[in-house]
Amino acid sequence: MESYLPSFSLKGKTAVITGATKGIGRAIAFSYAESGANVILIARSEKDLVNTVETIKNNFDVSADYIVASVSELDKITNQLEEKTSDSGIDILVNNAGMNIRSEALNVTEEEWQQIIDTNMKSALFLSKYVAKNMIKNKTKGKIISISSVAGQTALRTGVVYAMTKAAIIQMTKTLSLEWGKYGINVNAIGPWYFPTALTEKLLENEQYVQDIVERTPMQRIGMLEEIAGPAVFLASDASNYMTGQTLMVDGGMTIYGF
Ligand SMILES: NC(=O)C1=CN([C@@H]2O[C@H](COP(=O)(O)OP(=O)(O)OC[C@H]3O[C@@H](n4cnc5c(N)ncnc54)[C@H](O)[C@@H]3O)[C@@H](O)[C@H]2O)C=CC1
Ligand SMILES: C[C@H](O)[C@@H]1OC(=O)[C@H](O)[C@@H]1O
Repeated sequence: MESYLPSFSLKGKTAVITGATKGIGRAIAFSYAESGANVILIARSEKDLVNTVETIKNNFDVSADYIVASVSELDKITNQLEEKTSDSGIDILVNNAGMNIRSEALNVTEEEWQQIIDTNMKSALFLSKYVAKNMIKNKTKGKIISISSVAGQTALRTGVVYAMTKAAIIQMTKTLSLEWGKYGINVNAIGPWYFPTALTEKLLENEQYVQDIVERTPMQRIGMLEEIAGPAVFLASDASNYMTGQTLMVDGGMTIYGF
């Protein structure tokens, strides 16, 4: 009987995830492992990495490894990826690591600018470049997924530099998908609205702030981490093989809300 149901499984795939020990990155790492992927996690805290990798290995029948590095340490990361993926290659990259310093534009400093763009933007491009070369060499029809934000598409109160980096991710996604489509590499992004993580913890402790979020959100609530894991698994799986250059806003409807 004919079937039109594609595979959402990541069994046997090798997935590299940055910022994978907390928040959205951790949720994606766990959901990828649960979907069958072998994972390589990149973060700055070895203690957190060991904890996350051990938990994944104890709960899912996959391999899990890690690289202790800031995403701005590109050579350190790519040298270790070269070693760790020499047999497997890389099937999936998730550019998740991100940070914010919420200064008003009149107060923003060059140091803040550099820290935010290095983490949120530069690392995503140069890790994507490394992984794409790996995929092309191995003829892997791979998936590159970057975490943008609704801030990349609409004005928020949470800082101009952060917003610029998230808008850049949306445009980077389109341009890389244009250049790498012929290799069968899908390049997409996810644009979350608010999810409860360390990055947003302080903001979400403020009841009025949460009320303001709810009023701007058709689904009238903030997201749950499993609600971002689903789209992330979809974009990493064969189910999205004909989607590229897109940014999926996972936002409870916030970006479509006019008035
Ligand atoms: N939580 C939310 O409401 C939203 C989050 N995002 C984006 O989602 C991504 C993940 O954010 P969250 O999980 O919320 O934040 P989080 O702060 O809970 O986790 C971010 C992870 O990235 C790591 N990280 C930060 N800078 C790094 C660096 N230089 N090198 C290596 N790792 C680094 C952190 O240590 C942490 O483990 C970010 O790109 C953020 O901009 C976008 C929209 C909304
Ligand atoms: C939804 C935004 O991305 C949100 O704004 C912030 O300042 C946090 O950094 C979140 O990412």
